[in-house]
Formats: sequence, C-alpha cells, structure tokens
Amino acid sequence: MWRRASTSTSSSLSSSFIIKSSSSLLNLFFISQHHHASSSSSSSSSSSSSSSSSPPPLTMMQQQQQVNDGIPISRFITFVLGGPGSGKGTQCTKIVETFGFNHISAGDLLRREIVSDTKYGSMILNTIKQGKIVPSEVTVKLILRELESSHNHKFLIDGFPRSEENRIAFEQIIGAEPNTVLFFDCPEEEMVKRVLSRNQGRVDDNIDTIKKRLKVFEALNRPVIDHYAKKGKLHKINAVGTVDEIFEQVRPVFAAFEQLN
Ligand SMILES: Nc1ncnc2c1ncn2[C@@H]1O[C@H](COP(=O)(O)OP(=O)(O)O)[C@@H](O)[C@H]1O
Ligand SMILES: O=c1ccn([C@@H]2O[C@H](COP(=O)(O)OP(=O)(O)O)[C@@H](O)[C@H]2O)c(=O)[nH]1
Repeated sequence: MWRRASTSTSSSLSSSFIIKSSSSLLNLFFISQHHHASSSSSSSSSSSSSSSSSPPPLTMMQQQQQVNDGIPISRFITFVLGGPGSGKGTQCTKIVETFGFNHISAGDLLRREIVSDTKYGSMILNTIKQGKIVPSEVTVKLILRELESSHNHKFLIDGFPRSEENRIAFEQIIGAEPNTVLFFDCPEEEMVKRVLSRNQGRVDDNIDTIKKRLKVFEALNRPVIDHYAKKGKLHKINAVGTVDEIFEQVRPVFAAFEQLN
C-alpha cells in the first residue's frame, strides 16, 4: 500500500512570487534554453530585479505559453521533513487541497519500485525492512522523473532528503535547493503510537523497524534539518494536536507566499 502522489491543477502561487521570494539564484532553476531565450528577448511585467547573471522573470503570458508548449518553467520546491509517523503525508494532502501543490512522496516512489519489481525493487525492499536509507542516486532519479513529468511547478517533496548525502545528491543532480522546508516536530512516543496504528500493511510499520527508523532519523535526518535552519529556510511545526490544528500552523507558511505575490 502506498499514498498516491497527487497533483492539483489549482494554482495560486505564481512564478513571479517565486522569483521575488528567493534569496538566492540557487533557489530557482530555469531548466530549458528556450526559457532563457524567450525571457531575454522580451520585456517582463514583474517588478523583481534581475542581475546580469540571471534571466528576467517570465511574464504570465510567457509562463502560460510554456505550459502550453510542455516546457518546464521555474519550480517552487518544498521539502517536507519529520520522523516516521510525524504526519508529513497527512499534512501534504491538506497542502495539496488548499494550495494546489504536486505531492511527491519519496517513500511512495520507492514502494512503487518494489511493487513493479524493477531492477531496484528487491534492494529497496531490503533497505526499507531494515529502516535504512536507499542510495541517493536511486531516490533522486525517481524524484527527478516526477519533477520532469509534471506540468505543475509547485512541489512538495515528502520524506526526502533523509541524510546530508541525500541532500547534496539532490542539489548536485537537480541543480537547485528547496525554496522552503517544513519540519514536523513530533515526540518519539507519539510517532511510535501513530505508526503502529497506521494500518496500511507496510513492511516497516512494526516496532523493531520503527526503533531502527527513529535512530536513523536522529543520526542522519537531524543534520539536514539543522542545515536548513541555519540557512533560514526551516519552518518548524509542532506536530502534536489534531490534523486541523497542525494545518493552521502550516497554512501561514504558504499564505505568506501568496500575499507577497
Ligand atoms: N495530528 C495527528 N494526530 C493523530 N494521528 C495522526 C495525525 N496526523 C496523522 N496521523 C495519523 O498518523 C499516521 C501517520 O501519519 P502520516 O501522515 O502517514 O505520517 P508520515 O507521513 O510522517 O509517516 C497515519 O495513520 C495518520 O492518519
Ligand atoms: O528518501 C527516502 C524516503 C524513504 N526511504 C525509505 O522508505 C522508508 C519509509 O519512508 P516514508 O517516508 O514513506 O515513511 P515514514 O518514515 O515517514 O514513516 C524509510 O524508512 C526508508 O527506508 C528512503 O530510503 N529514502
């Protein structure tokens, strides 16, 4: 069983905001040469300034044209972090419904490989059973495929990166940093309780594997969280409470982006 990566067509964050909200050019990626050519040969309606090393932002018309042409435009990426059972997937569903993001669950992508029995399937199954982390190049490749095949430019990447090695591989292969990072902060005993009652038939939702996953989370995922905290990109959410109460802490993160637009 896995959560389906969901895609919504509603779009309320525009690329012009993405450009304005980014503190560094690393936050953006302008993938196609076509983009550079088209944006540099026409004027832009956005008020954001552009340096000599960056292309000017696209007008809404250019963005629409690119969507029509199937050419990727600048992407807005949110990493969704937190321990096992902290409620990442549950909150992602609410963010998709409210703000129209495309939800990419790294765990779901990996479980799909197991079910499809691809060349990585048995290695992934063994890794998940042991609560360990799948090699970065495998996971990043699966994420890249999702990023490239979506017409929605706003992404939630759920449950990734799980280690500094994951994070660095993503940044090198994809060529971008996330625009923002959510961290669902949940006490271990609450996470254990939730995972044990998740009831989705997952091979890793048993007490022995949960203990291993919690250790791996503390050892390998914490440094990633610290990294983004230092960069001022981390939004720490208290993950204890009802789903709706927690979402009320999440909502302002994305509402703020909309307001700036
Ligand atoms: N705020 C909450 N309070 C109680 N249970 C929750 C809450 N949020 C999620 N859950 C439940 O806890 C389990 C784990 O949530 P999930 O979103 O799958 O976590 P994660 O994606 O972080 O592993 C699920 O069964 C989910 O329904
Ligand atoms: O980027 C990832 C995401 C997941 N996993 C593996 O998939 C398992 C389940 O991850 P998921 O995010 O689905 O569940 P959670 O840990 O939130 O319960 C993890 O314990 C890892 O073994 C991984 O190796 N790399």
